[in-house]
Amino acid sequence: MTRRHVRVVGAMLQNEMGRYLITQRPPTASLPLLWEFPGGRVEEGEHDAVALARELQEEMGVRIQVLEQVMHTHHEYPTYDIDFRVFRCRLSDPDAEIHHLRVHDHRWVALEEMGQYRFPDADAKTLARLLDLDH
Ligand SMILES: Nc1nc2c([nH]c(=O)n2[C@H]2C[C@H](O)[C@@H](COP(=O)(O)OP(=O)(O)OP(=O)(O)O)O2)c(=O)[nH]1
Repeated sequence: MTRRHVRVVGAMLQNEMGRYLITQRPPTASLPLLWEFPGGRVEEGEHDAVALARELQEEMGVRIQVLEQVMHTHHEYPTYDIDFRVFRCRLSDPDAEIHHLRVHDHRWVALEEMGQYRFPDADAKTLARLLDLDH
């Protein structure tokens, strides 16, 4: 059987305090209750930036501007592979309320606190890059 390949985009969103937005996956999703960079799957024929803006609207009811790509990695999960790209983003309205439409929870997290949250394995490279940027 051929493995499933999934294209995934995630948002790196920083607030004016320098904290990053992370969201918690629902208890019923795959990788339940893990924390991640908000985003999701890119649909067939969809542009990454369009997919990312759509996902944040669907998951949290916020509008974003998608800026440059900061990371690209591949990761093999037991039953599928992901091609994962992270883009630096900006909230269109920095005071916008974050709704938990399809996320279980959210946090604005300082870099030194990231280690307290459990992320999917595919996020190791992004987290390392983030900590690197800090030095
Ligand atoms: N958004 C996001 N997904 C991640 C991260 N790290 C990571 O391994 N993933 C994986 C988890 C999932 O297998 C996949 C994203 O798919 P998803 O199920 O959240 O996507 P979706 O919202 O489009 O969900 P669905 O419509 O397919 O149910 O990427 C991350 O930091 N952010």
